Amino acid sequence: MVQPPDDGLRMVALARADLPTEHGTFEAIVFSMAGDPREHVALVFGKPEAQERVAVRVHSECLTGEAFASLKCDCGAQLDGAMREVARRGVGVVLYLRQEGRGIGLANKIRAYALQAQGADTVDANRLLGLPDDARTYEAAAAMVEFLGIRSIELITNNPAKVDAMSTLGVRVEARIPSLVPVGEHARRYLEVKRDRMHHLIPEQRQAVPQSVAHGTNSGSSKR
Ligand SMILES: Nc1nc2c(ncn2[C@@H]2O[C@H](COP(=O)(O)OP(=O)(O)OP(=O)(O)O)[C@@H](O)[C@H]2O)c(=O)[nH]1
Ligand SMILES: [Zn+2]
Repeated sequence: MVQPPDDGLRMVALARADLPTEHGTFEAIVFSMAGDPREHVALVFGKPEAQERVAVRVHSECLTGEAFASLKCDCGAQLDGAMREVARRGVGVVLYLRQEGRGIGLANKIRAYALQAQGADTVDANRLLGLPDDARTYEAAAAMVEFLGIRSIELITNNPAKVDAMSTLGVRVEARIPSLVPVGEHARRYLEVKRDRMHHLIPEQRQAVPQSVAHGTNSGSSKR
């Protein structure tokens, strides 16, 4: 059960305000869990409270992909696309979790990038560092869904493990919405490895598109 009253997993809303964006105005709510200093963010569009089948993106922080326009991954375009999709539907939430580098942190991710520059793929680079393939957890995401009073969700992701994790934490996941964005040559191998070694549901034809498309503004995470 998510957010039991007395086991230390209580989620607290620290601050909230409207946030106008290119995709429309979201309410940004900053959360943290008891005993965890990380500030997670819920970007809420419309009124999801008491709604069924709310579109929800559970997004893990990627400073390089979101702030620095890195071409090594699809995170920036996925975040952008999820915000666009939620706004298009009129109701939905983007949950932004502060677990950089699949939970190993920024310095370790950059160490992993250095190993990738020598030929390791994204999975083996973590292993060479003695770190798990994926160190993320989703208790905060599940607790935010419950806090927002959402009855059930459609999860925007290609990662079946994320669907399983949210379901195990008590969130009713009614459907999965693919998060497919065009990527350039740099991220092509990253997506191939996610598909082949991490079991992400990424069709082959989305693996590579010209850079001019990857840099475009139409890279949404719609049901394509
Ligand atoms: N350790 C590590 N983390 C990475 C690497 N590239 C991106 N990331 C992190 O991976 C996280 C995103 O996870 P992904 O595996 O791309 O995708 P996902 O969230 O599991 O699946 P989707 O919901 O379909 O996006 C972010 O926290 C990124 O910072 C990498 O090469 N190594
Ligand atoms: Zn990324």
